[in-house]
Amino acid sequence: MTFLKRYEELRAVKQELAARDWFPGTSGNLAIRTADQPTEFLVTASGKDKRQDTPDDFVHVDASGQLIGEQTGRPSAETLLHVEVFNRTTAGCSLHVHTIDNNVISELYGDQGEIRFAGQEIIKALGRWEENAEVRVPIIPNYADIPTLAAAFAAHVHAESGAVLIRNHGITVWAPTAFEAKKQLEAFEFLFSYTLKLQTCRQAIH
Ligand SMILES: CSCCC(=O)C(=O)COP(=O)(O)O
Ligand SMILES: [Zn+2]
Repeated sequence: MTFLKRYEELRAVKQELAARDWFPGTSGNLAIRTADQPTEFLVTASGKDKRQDTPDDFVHVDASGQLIGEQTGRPSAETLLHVEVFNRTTAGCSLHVHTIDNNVISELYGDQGEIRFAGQEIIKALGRWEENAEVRVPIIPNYADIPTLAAAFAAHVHAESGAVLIRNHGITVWAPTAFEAKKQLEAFEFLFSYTLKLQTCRQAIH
């Protein structure tokens, strides 16, 4: 029952992110926890057009990202990043998308190794309700070797919710539930878009 519920949740998130056109060129991958101790999760199959809805969209993997049982299909090439999320935290869902805004932000702020946001109402969607809350998103290099990328990513995976930008690649966001992860992803993309638009407007004025 829980497995099917999680499957449907992930399928619904995939459809919603597809409707936002957040899977260009087959990019992006999504994962949802289906069991604890030992960890098991569903992850999108590699290389597929995530805008399509097919019976082979997800595979079921173990705590090291290996297929469970007799399945065919290939887990996402970036499954190891989701492995780090589910093994290091109690998060229930991990979402990775490539957007133009998150790529441009990651390049603009990549040398600083992070971007910080403050003074924006939408920061409350990230669970930060206090006055003058500041949110920091680390930016890591886009190592081609996935175990190296996963190790760099893992250095920032401590809490049940979080986000990491991979330079000129995309963002990975995780949270306790699929609803929370999608909400936080939308909030980060809002902040990225706002920042870029504001910088463009300021340059046009000056
Ligand atoms: C075509 S995008 C390059 C791979 C990538 O970064 C990605 O997010 C999709 O990889 P997957 O294996 O999950 O389809
Ligand atoms: Zn990617």
